[in-house]
Amino acid sequence: MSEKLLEIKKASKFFRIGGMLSKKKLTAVDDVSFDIDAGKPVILSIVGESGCGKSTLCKMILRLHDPDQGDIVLNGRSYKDHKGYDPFRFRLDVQPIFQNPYEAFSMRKTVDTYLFNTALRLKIAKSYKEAEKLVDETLKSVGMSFEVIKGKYPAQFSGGELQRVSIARALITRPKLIIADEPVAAIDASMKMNIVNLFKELKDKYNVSFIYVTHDLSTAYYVSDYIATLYRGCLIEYGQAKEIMDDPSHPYTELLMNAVPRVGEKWNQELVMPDTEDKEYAITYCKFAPRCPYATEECRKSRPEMKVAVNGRKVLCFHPLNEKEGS
Ligand SMILES: Nc1ncnc2c1ncn2[C@@H]1O[C@H](COP(=O)(O)OP(=O)(O)OP(=O)(O)O)[C@@H](O)[C@H]1O
Repeated sequence: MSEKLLEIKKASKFFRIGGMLSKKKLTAVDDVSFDIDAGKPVILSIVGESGCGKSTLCKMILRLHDPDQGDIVLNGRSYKDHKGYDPFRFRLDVQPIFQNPYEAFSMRKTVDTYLFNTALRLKIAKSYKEAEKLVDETLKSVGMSFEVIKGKYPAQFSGGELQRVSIARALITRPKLIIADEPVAAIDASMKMNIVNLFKELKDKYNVSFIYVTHDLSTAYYVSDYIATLYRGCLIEYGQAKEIMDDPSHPYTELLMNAVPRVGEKWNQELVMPDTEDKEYAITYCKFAPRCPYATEECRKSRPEMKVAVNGRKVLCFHPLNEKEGS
């Protein structure tokens, strides 16, 4: 069995909703399990509509939220192992990239300050000279250089350029895992693919895995090795990207595939039904049944079990579309 970089084991996160005295809770992440191998770096895209639990799941991996149930294990260490937790090591190993690069940097500081601080404070470079070399090399791998960013403030960069700088900053620690939560959502459409394609190059160059969170299925298609689809907090389909895109098992994934195949476009907004959102989160049978064109009585009565194929592909559905083909 190969070693794991990350294991999400039946993780759930509940939020209380409806005010202080309310007993109502929303299951933002519902019994989600998947893992990333340690051996070969991958890009795993987490896709799903707004509110499906993508950010909550990422925050749990980044230790910004604790799971309420289940476990998250990084490099063989459970998040529950508080004694063995080394925050310094964690910051080196796991780095976030945020949606809006302008919010990731203070407008009053030059961006090179951040890169040098990361290199020197986390003791990746021992001297200013060594840090400069590291900063320049890392910037060059994202198509920038120290010369280009030196002394400049965030406002002097385009969104795409500044996001490259934040990717470089994340890379300075030589992390094993980068969590990029909607990293191109605030970027000009023409630059989106450039940024996402960078992940593909950097993955092998730096031996780093990416969790790429996106609304944009078309960008996910081009870069992902694996895709995890979330729906109302549940992992409803997981597997190799090409297999999922070419032959979806879950009716929801099929719906998504039909909705948006073009680069840079968001999914059809008709798919989002905010008024029914809370109710759908609370459903005790298949959460997709109210919207599923193939739903049967069984789907409206109980929750499907996760079906796992030999190649690791998973689908949470009573009647997967390609079951007859033996997937
Ligand atoms: N701190 C919180 N308190 C209460 N509810 C929350 C909290 N954080 C998230 N939620 C709810 O949990 C659900 C999942 O939210 P989350 O932000 O994880 O979804 P998402 O898929 O990342 O959405 P988006 O793409 O819009 O960011 C939503 O219904 C959201 O309103």
